[in-house]
Amino acid sequence: MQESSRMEGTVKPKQIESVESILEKYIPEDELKEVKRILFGQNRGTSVSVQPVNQEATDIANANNFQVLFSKILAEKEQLRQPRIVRIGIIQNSIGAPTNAPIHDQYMAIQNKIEKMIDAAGAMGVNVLCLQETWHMPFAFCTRERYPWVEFAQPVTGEATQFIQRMARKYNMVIVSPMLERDEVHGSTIHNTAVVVGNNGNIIGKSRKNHIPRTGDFNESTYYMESTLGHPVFETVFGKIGINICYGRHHNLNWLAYGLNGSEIVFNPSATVTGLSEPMWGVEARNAAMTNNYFVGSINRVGTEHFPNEFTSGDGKPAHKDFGHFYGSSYFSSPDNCRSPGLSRVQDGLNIAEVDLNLCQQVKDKWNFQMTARYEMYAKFLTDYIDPNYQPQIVRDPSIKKN
Ligand SMILES: NC(=O)NCCC(=O)O
Repeated sequence: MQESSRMEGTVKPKQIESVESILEKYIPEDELKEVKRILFGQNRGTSVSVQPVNQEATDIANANNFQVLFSKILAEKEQLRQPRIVRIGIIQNSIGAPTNAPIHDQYMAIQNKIEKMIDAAGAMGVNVLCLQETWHMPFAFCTRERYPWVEFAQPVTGEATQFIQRMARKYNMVIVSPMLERDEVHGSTIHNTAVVVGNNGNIIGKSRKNHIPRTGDFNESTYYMESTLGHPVFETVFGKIGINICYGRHHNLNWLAYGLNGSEIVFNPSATVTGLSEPMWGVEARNAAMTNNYFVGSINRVGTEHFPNEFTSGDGKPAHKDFGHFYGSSYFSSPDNCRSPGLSRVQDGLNIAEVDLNLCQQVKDKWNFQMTARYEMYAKFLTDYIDPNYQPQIVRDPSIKKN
C-alpha cells in the first residue's frame, strides 16, 4: 500500500523523488535502456546520461542541501564551423523563510540560497544561467491580496538585479533573472519580467510574460498585464536567448516567435503545481525544442508554499492556504528531440547541460521545418480568423440530421 500522510482530513500521496528514479529502481537494466531511448530520445545514438560533477560544486551542494546534475548534448563535427560549446544552467528553489516573515527577510533568505547555487554553477563553468519565475518571492498571486505581496516588486535596477549583476561579473556568466518588476517610469505598474544580465554584469535588456494565466489558483491577471514587448531575443557572447515565461509554454505561436527571431536557447522559467500541469511538463517544452530547433531550459519552483490567509479557487471547493506542490523537475530539451535527466520533484537543484549550439542548425538542415512551414498560408488564416465575421471552414456531412 502506498505510504501517505493524513492532513486536514485528506489523504495526500507521498511525493516521489522523480519519474527517472522510479524507472531506474524497477526496470531491469537492458529494458531500461530501451525505455529511456523511447521516452527521452537519444543524442548521437546514446541516451543523455548524468556526468560527474566536480568536487567544488559537489561540496557546495552538499553543504547547502541541493542537487546538482550535469549532462552533455553534442553535435556532429562540421568542416567550416567550429563547435559552439556552451554550458547552460537552470536553478529551481523553494522559498527560504515562512510567508509571514518580514518581506526583506524572506527576500534575503532566497537570495542567500541562490548565491550558493550560483557559486556551484560558477564552479562548474556555467556560461548561461536562468533562475525560476519571480525567483525572489513566494508565488503569492494565488491569494489575490495586494499587500504585502506587491512589496516584493522591484525596479529592474533594484536589489535583486544588483545581486545578479555581481554574480554575473564574478563568474563571467550571462544570467537571466525572472522577477516581479515595478516599472517606476510607467505609473509604478507591476510586470512579470525577465532581466537579461550580460557576462560583464551589464543589463542587456528585459522580456516580459506574454500570456497571463486565468486558471485554477493562478490568478495573476490581478497583478499584471500581458507584455507589450514582443518576443525579444538577446544576442549574448554565449548564444541567442529568448525567455518564454511560464504559462506562455501552452501557446505554440509564442514558442514559434522566439524561434523565428533566432533563439538558440529558450528558457521557460515557471511556477506550476502537481494537480494542474505535471503530465504536460515533459511534453510541451520538448515539442517546442523539436519543432523550433532550439534548446529549452524548463524551470519549475519546488516545494509547497503556505500563505497566512485562506483563498478559494472559485470552483466550489473548500478554501485553502496553499497552492499544492510545486514539483520542480527542471530539465533541458534538445532540438534533436532528446532531453536531459530532470531535477528532483522535492529538492532545490541546479541542472547543467553542456551543449553544442551548432546542433540547432544541423537539425534545421535535417528536418527542413522552416522550409516547409507555409508561414504565408497561416498568416492569411490568422488574419481571416480574427475578423469578427469569420466563418469556420467546416464541411458538414449532409446525412447528419439537424438536432
Ligand atoms: N505561473 C504560471 O503562469 N503558472 C500557470 C500554471 C501553468 O501554466 O502550469
